[in-house]
Order: sequence, then C-alpha cells, then structure tokens
Amino acid sequence: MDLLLRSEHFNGLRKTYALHVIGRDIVIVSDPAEQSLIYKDSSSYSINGSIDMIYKCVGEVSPDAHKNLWHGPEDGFKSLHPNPKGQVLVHMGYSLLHKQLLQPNKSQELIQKNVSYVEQYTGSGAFFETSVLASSGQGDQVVSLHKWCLEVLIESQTRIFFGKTFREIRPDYKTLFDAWDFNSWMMTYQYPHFLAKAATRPRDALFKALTQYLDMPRDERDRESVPFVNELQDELENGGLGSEDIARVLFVILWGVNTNVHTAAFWLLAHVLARPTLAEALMEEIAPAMRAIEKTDSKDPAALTEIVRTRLIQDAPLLNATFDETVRTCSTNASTRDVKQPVSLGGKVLNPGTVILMPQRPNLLAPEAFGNHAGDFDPHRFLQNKRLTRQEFFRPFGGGVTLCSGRTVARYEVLTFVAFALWRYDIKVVGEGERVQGVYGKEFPRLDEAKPSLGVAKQFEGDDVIVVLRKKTTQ
Ligand code: HEM
Repeated sequence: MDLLLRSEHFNGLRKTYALHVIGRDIVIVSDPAEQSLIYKDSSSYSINGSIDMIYKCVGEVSPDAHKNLWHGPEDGFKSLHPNPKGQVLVHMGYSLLHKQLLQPNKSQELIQKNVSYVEQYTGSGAFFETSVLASSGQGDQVVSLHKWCLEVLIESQTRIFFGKTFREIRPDYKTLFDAWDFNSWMMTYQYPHFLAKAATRPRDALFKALTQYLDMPRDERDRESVPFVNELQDELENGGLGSEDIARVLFVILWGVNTNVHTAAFWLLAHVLARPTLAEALMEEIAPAMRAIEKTDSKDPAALTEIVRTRLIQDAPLLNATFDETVRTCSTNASTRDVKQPVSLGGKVLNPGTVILMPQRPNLLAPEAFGNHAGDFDPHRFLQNKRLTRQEFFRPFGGGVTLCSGRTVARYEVLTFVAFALWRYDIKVVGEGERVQGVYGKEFPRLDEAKPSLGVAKQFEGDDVIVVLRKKTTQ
C-alpha cells in the first residue's frame, strides 16, 4: 500500500477511503447507504474482477481454461442451457448452482438430504476420525468442538454433492479441507508458492481427488448426489475445459459452500455452551420439535424436514436470534466490485478499473444500529427487535448480485445440527487448565479478524472448545 489518497465522512457515520495499491485505485466504502447504491447498480459496478482473481489466484486454472471461462456467445460459446442474457461460461456455472439452491423443488431435495445426513451423523457411533480426542469406554467422549462441527457438516455437504464416492476416493478429505481453510489467506494474499505450502499442499491434494471423481464413469459414482456437479461438469466440458480445470473451478465453488456453515455452527455452539441459562432456554424451545422428530421415521427425510421447517426454522425464535447474533458478531465479510464506467460516488468521480471494497464488520458492530453494547454477544438482541435483520447495517450474507444464495440452506444446516447436538448429548465444556482423560481444556476461542474470510471468520488456528459428550438416554 503506497498512498492514502483521501478520507471523507458520509452522513457523519462511516468513512470512505481511497488507497492506491500496486498500480490500482481501491476505494473502501463502509457507509451502508453508499453500499446499497453500489449493490443495486450492476451496470456501473461489476463482480468480474473478483471472480477472475479467485480463479487465477486460488483455483490457478490453466491459461486456456481461464480464456474459455470468459467466453460468451459472441466468442462462440453455446451453453447447454437456455442463456437469454448471453452470459459467459463462468457465470453459467453460478447459474447452475443458483438453480440448485433456489429453485423450490431442487433446494427442497438438497435441504432434505442435509437434514437426514445431519440426523445420522449426530447419532451415537457416528463420530469420525478426528473429533474424538479421548474416550472413556463408559460413554464419555472428549471431543474437539471445531472438528465435530467440521466433520458432521462437511461430511453432510460433500455427500449431498458427490454421494459417498468422494469420501471413498479421499477418506481424509475433511482434514485436507480444514488445513486449506486455515491457510487459504496465503493464496488470497498472493504469497509465492514456496511460502504457501501449508495452503497449496492440501489444496492440490483436493484438486487431484476431485479430478479423479470427475474422470470416473457416471455409473460408477454414487447416484444419491444432487445433479449440480454433473450439470457443471457437462457445461464446463462443453465450454472446452478438461477435468483438471473443472476440478479447480469446482474446488473454488465448494470452498465457498463449505467454509461458513461449520464455522457458524462452531461459534454458535461455543457461545451457547459458555452460557448455561441460554442452553437451557434453547433446550426448552426445541423440545417440541425434537420430540416430534423422535416419533417420526428417521428414514423419511421429507417428514423430518417438515418438522425442522415448521418448528425450528419458523417457530424457534431464540434459536434463530442466536444464529443471527452469531453471524453478526463473527462475520468479517467484504464484497468487492470493479467500476465499469465513470461513476460519481460521494461527490467524486471514480474511473473504470477502480476497485470498490465494502467491509461489513464495521456495520455489523455499529452502535448506532445495534446499541451501545454492539460488540457483545447478546442472544436476545434480535428477539427484542425483529427489524434489526432488515436494516442496511446487517449484511452478513453480502448483498446485490453476490448476496449469498445459500443463506436459507445455511440456516437449515446450522440449526438442525445445533438442535441435534444439544438434544442428544449432555455437553460439558472442559475449562481452561482442566484436564479430562488426559486432554486439557482451552480458553474461549479468539476470532481471527485479521485474515480474509468468505463470511464467518475462523478462530485462531489451534483455538477450540474441548467438550465432554455423553449420549443422553432419556429426555
Ligand atoms: C452461515 C453460513 C453462510 C454464510 C455466513 C455465508 C456468507 C456468504 C457471503 C458473505 C457471501 C459473499 C457475499 C458478497 O460477496 O457480497 C456469500 C456468497 C455465496 N454463498 Fe454463502 N454463506 C453461508 C453459507 C452458504 C451455503 C450453505 C451455500 C451453498 C450451499 C452458500 C453459497 C454461496 C454462493 C453460491 C455465494 C456467491 C454468491 C452467489 O452467487 O450466490 N453459502 N456467502
């Protein structure tokens, strides 16, 4: 960063800064009203620069694939799907994901699979390789909360997209994903490769496993997956990409899909477990839903999901308010846009090529929107004032054309997991300095605000909540 060009106040609330970084002007816009104007104006602002950067620097697709991804109908690209807006290949890929996440019947299929897998993976005997740190043999298991959230939720999402096949190809894929996720900032900061091995090694192993999956004949892949991956593969092959490059594109998309859900669940549970009266109130609130689930055939995903929808998503206000407070206090997301045509912002003209960065954290923690104790975690905040989620200061899922299309799915995933975890297990936090079965407890995890995130910030690597889980026998 070599020059701070200007600094101004907007509405007396937030500052907008312009920086000149490696030959580019970057304008940082924090004022939520200014951000709204930018989010709405997709003819003056584009997201293509950030998409391009992520496929170049994170996916590192080949130069040929990179060219093909930006081909539109005028370059001879003919999509396999209706393309009335004349989108380029890379945007058609996102359209396929949007179809999967937003078309009612398709998103319903995805949510039902998720609810059903989370139900299975929170059952007894369903722990995976790395969550359990010690086991007493009498039912007490010492567990890493971070890894439990990761293993249940990433296993579930991966099975949704690939069936059981991906796990068979690379059984340790969740450990690789975790290592990548903690170190991915090295790639977004464009570290040279020899300094970024902690990120590139797990990433490259995942590229390889994804390529192997894509090279498998379709009839050898588990068919329980949703159609998105096959549809994306067909579309990208049709656009001229080989399986290695398709794996890289898929990796970038799946990173975005996976990273936030288990991290949000981790923070939500960490905050609940640190507040026993909140945990009790939540248990009381979810009891009718969980009792109804216990009376339902667990092999009927539609029936399970209907109970989750009507009783946890629509009728558990404290649980939902705790989710909203979690994403408010733990998110460090920022949207980026490129200026496409000369545009006036705050009385100054911005030239094409200028990069706009819209950080959300200052707004999510703004006292003028959330009160004097905006920095504190208050699970009742959104319960007391339901309008808080509708204001411009609350954008944990971004906005405009990059508004998270998985936000409803995410709420289902996190709330279902949290409800099953609390309902099925007595969970005791091992305090800092305490030792259970040879495992030491830890202090409350610290949010790593300094590293770039795709939404919810991670904890510092190594920070965790160590818990003892005991399966409840009766409720
Ligand atoms: C608590 C969980 C989640 C959080 C906090 C979250 C947050 C975000 C944020 C901040 C963005 C970027 C917005 C921007 O640049 O303006 C985003 C984009 C996106 N998210 Fe999420 N996300 C979550 C879960 C999910 C899930 C479960 C899926 C899919 C199953 C998903 C799919 C996407 C996609 C596809 C985008 C790109 C924008 C679009 O085309 O929709 N997200 N998310």
